Amino acid sequence: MAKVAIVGATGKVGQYAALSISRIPYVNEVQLYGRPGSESVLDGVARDLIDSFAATGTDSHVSWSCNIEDLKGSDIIVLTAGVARKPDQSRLDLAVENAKIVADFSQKIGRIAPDSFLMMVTNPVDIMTHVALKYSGKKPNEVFGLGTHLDSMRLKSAIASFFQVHVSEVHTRIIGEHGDSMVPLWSATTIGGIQISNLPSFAQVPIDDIMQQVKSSGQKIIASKGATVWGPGEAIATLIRTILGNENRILTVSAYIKAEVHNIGDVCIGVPARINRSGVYPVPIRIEPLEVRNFQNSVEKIRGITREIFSVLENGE
Ligand SMILES: NC(=O)c1ccc[n+]([C@@H]2O[C@H](COP(=O)([O-])OP(=O)(O)OC[C@H]3O[C@@H](n4cnc5c(N)ncnc54)[C@H](O)[C@@H]3O)[C@@H](O)[C@H]2O)c1
Ligand SMILES: O=C(O)C[C@H](O)C(=O)O
Repeated sequence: MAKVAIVGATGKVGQYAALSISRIPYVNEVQLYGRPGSESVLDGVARDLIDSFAATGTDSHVSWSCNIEDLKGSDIIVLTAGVARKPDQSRLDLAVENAKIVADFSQKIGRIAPDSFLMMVTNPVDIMTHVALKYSGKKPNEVFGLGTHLDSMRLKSAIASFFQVHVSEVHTRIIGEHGDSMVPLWSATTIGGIQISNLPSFAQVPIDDIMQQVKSSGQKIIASKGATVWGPGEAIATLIRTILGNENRILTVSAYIKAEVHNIGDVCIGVPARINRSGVYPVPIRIEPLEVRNFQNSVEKIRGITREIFSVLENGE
């Protein structure tokens, strides 16, 4: 059984993640962490969560704290703390402000919970995952981010809807940045086990429209209801269940790569990774030449901004 802590638990994503995580059978403690001053909100979130357990039969202990030392003993810490973008902002606009928050928490988490996994949700998530890796002092397989797994879910829904098939019949993934330079892998997309380009109707798929829909999904939801919550909240729970259940599923997460994708590396970015109780392991893959070029561009973009952010953190602005 495991303790999962959420840092940023008073926020929109943190609160829904608490609910989705509490329903994972391997979790026996959900800890809600918030900044000093957020005691009353945390208490309310905990009580509301516990009320739901009677309906779902969930048997989990809920605790809350504003004392960072209480993260000790966590098996997984989910970091959702930080600012969220406004509809007219890019996720990258949040990089400097959130990097300072993430670096500070990661340093503390590295000391207080050296054996925990650290899952990054705060945006821009690929860069924040690298900040967390560096400042926590944890191993690369212990630090990962919710990146293009969410985009892959969105693409999967769009393809299922176009072909009018159940989502479980669609396998696809998006790699690269959780942002504009994301790369759909059509070469790794199947419907009912058939490679998508072998289906005659593939010629009618409005690929550009679908990718535009996937890329703008977060921004559209933020513009209309203020935040994306249920998509990311469920994705967070899937990743945690995969680790705690030692499931060895291959999911696309932001992880540190060295050379797994055509020798491109030294960056944290969305890649397929085998995930189990020992951590997150990027899978060596070979993809089509155009996909390699697009992935290389995405990596260069994220690696460049990550370096700038490291320099800001080290030298100040
Ligand atoms: N990776 C993804 O797929 C994904 C999905 C959704 C949201 N996000 C990101 O998650 C983050 C949270 O989103 P949200 O909608 O829950 O936002 P929110 O504003 O509702 O919550 C933010 C949380 O961070 C805390 N926080 C803010 N500034 C802080 C600081 N300086 N120090 C400590 N804690 C601080 C707040 O107290 C709150 O708990 C954002 O960066 C957002 O972009 C990422
Ligand atoms: O779009 C955002 O800012 C939130 C998140 O990254 C998402 O894709 O839902």
